[in-house]
Amino acid sequence: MSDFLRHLPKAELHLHIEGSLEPELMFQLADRNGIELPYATVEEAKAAYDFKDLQGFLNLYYQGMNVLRSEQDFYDLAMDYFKRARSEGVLHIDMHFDPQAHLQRGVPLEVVMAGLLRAKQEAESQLDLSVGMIMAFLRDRPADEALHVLEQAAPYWKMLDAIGLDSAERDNPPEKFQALFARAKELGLVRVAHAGEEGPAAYITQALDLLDVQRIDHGVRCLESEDVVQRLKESQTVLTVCPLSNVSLKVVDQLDQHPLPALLEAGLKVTISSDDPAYFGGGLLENHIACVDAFGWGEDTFKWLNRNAMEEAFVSDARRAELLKRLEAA
Ligand code: HPA
Ligand SMILES: [Zn+2]
Repeated sequence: MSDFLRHLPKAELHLHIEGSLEPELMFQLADRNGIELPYATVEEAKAAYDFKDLQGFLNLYYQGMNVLRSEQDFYDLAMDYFKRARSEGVLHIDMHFDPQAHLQRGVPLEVVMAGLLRAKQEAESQLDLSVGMIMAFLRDRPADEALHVLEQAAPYWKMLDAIGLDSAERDNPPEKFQALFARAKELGLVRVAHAGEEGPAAYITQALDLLDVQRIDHGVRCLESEDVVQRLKESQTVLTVCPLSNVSLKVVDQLDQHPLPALLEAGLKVTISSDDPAYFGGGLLENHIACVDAFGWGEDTFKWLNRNAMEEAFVSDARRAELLKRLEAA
């Protein structure tokens, strides 16, 4: 089964590129930029990745990305993940990135965008990997700041596939970002949002009603409301579920208690992603393998999950047709 899963053409719709920063690269970049890390060794860093909840993770996530300073750093970060993902049979990635987390540290938007866009172009021309760009906004920061950053990003609007909403969910409801999402819609930008990870099912409803999102990132807590499940089923809104992330952040105690089988049973359009692979124990392939162990799924289920992802990916019609063809041939 591992062999089948490795070779299965895969797509992931929910990946934070800053969360793909492996400790090895973190040490290299710290060295290159003369930055002192709070860890003496790679092993010490990995040992610190033992989270109680989303906020506990976010603290280390924002600390880790402090080594990213130059255009080359952002390029190296993305390329490192793209090559690893490609070696695991991933053919498409929709990539979230967090401009505010870099602007706050004095890293200009141009530096972030130039590095990530160069990596995307190279992946597409040389690695047979397509990449979607999701500019994410931090929901635990002021809504005005997000709106300002969206305006500042004007030179890049054409290069964005969507805007997203991430970071600490509790007490930061979608409602807070209505103006931002209205502006994005006016600009013709597609919208996605994290909802129902640590926040309640009502945040999923808010994201749909008030932000007019096309996808829900995570969304696992939809099961707490029959109405929300019904609605997601009828609209076939895609959920980007991240199994190993949910275990690491204690959204569930163990993977075999994860609501994934219930989400499938409910007729929802589920996909599987890795979220922050460097922090949560592996990339898209590891997430697939963990699901075999926990749920005993067979080949058809994994094909179905990846078909869902390919149907919803931010990609050209021609590339989508090619991805689906390669999936069906597997
Ligand atoms: O899993 C996540 N949830 C919310 N915000 C995030 N930012 C990076 N990863 C995450
Ligand atoms: Zn996420």
